[in-house]
Amino acid sequence: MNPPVLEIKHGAVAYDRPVLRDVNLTVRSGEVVAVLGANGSGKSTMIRAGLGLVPLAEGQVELFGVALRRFRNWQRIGYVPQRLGAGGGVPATVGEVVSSGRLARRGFPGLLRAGDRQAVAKALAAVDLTDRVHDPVASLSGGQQQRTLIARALAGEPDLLVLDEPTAGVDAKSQEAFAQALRDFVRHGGTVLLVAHELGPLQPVITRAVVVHDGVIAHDGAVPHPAGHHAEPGHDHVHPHAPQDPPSIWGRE
Ligand SMILES: Nc1ncnc2c1ncn2[C@@H]1O[C@H](COP(=O)(O)OP(=O)(O)OP(=O)(O)O)[C@@H](O)[C@H]1O
Repeated sequence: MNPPVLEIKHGAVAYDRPVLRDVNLTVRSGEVVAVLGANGSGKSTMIRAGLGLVPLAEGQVELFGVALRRFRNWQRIGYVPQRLGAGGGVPATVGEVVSSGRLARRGFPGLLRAGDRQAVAKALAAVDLTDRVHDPVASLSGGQQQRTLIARALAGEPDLLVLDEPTAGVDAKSQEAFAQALRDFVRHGGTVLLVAHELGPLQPVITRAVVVHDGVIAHDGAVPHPAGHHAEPGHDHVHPHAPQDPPSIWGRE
């Protein structure tokens, strides 16, 4: 079995009230794990806790086999948070934003070196945005902006990519481009943990699904498929299922 890349053991998180309880999650090298679940079930909180962005009230986190408080190799991780929303007004070009993904790799400030430029070009190509490199990010569609953030994370050449709803509200072409970028990333040894509401073109790339329901992991295994009355709008009930029986449901908006 491949070594664990991210591990949450008996994790609990509370804001003003408990949000996650006794979460056990192990993501191993080479996996593409999707975290599914209804709005507010705790998906974002879980992945953010796994990166130390949200403190645990109980439990432990390990990254690449190292306890979180001793972990220093942050350049091994690329994190793409939930979308900032339209019209962020950032006067940066696509190229500048993606280049900023090299910062953690560079020991000192200065011009990008050949290796940096190569990584940036590769990341832009991976998300199919090479021809937009000089355009202001603000002039891009929401899907293209999201791809810019993904390219920024890829430019850092991480081993683990963590993405919070990378395809929410993203056009079909961007979703396809993103699925292809993930495929390439994994083929070159990468590991992925992502939050999603609907998998769409990502579905064939996902190796395992974790369904969060009301602060606990309700399913960990095969990718569920929406079907029957469970797929009807408004249905957000998640049943615990036997591991060999992929549930035909998932949490919905
Ligand atoms: N910083 C915070 N302070 C207080 N409560 C929070 C905070 N962040 C999230 N919550 C609450 O914790 C619960 C879980 O939120 P979380 O964002 O993890 O859910 P989610 O499954 O990712 O939802 P969504 O699909 O809407 O992004 C929600 O009830 C949310 O309102």
